[in-house]
Amino acid sequence: MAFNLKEFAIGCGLHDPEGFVAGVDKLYELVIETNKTMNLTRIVEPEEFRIKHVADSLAIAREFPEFASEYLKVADIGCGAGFPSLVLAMAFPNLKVTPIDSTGKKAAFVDHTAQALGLRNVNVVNGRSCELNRRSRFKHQFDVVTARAVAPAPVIYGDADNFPKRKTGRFILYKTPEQAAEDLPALEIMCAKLPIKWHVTETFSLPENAGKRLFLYSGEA
Ligand SMILES: C[S@@+](CC[C@H](N)C(=O)[O-])C[C@H]1O[C@@H](n2cnc3c(N)ncnc32)[C@H](O)[C@@H]1O
Repeated sequence: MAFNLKEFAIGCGLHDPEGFVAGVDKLYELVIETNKTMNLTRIVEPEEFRIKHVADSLAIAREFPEFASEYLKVADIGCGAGFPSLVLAMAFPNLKVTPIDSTGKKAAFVDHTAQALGLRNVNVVNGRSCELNRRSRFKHQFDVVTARAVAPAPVIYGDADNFPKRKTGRFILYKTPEQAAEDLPALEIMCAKLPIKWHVTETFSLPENAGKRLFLYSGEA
């Protein structure tokens, strides 16, 4: 296998990269087993899974090292089979992760898998972000709101603008450079009169040249 997940994990600041790799193997087995009866992912080859689901999810900690060192409350909108939420919860016990999905079966899978992996820092919610956005339990509760492969950024922001903590909370969205270029103008119009500014990280390549990625993130204006 050419891609070394343990080394990649060390580069992302993990304190227990070996335990993490063992957890990823278990996660892989659970996803592949459940994928026989539920449409979770088309990425089933082991190395591709490690690169396109696991390394991609984890890359946020290379760009934002606070994931490895701070007690952050993270909401992951549209978690699907648990990406990035389960990967982040496994990698960083200091995080409190709330994976959210509107599809009951996917939320149930993530909940069951978090328990099977022994993760105590995961609290799964079955619901739609636009509805949860109105509930006090979600209002200004999160340090970081993530979403990967869910919807254009203006939709994610519009549906969950109450989620981040006042002043310090922010969105960090997984994007390709093309998606970010498409999303930014509408975001800037939406936020023109708000104390929010949108930024992009440098573009980086996934391992084995599996695609170009960046993060589109909000901050104080
Ligand atoms: C293409 S999947 C991506 C899953 C995962 N984030 C990943 O990267 O593999 C999109 C998921 O988002 C969920 N979803 C879409 N819109 C949503 C919303 N507004 N609130 C919660 N979940 C949503 C869908 O049910 C689906 O499971």
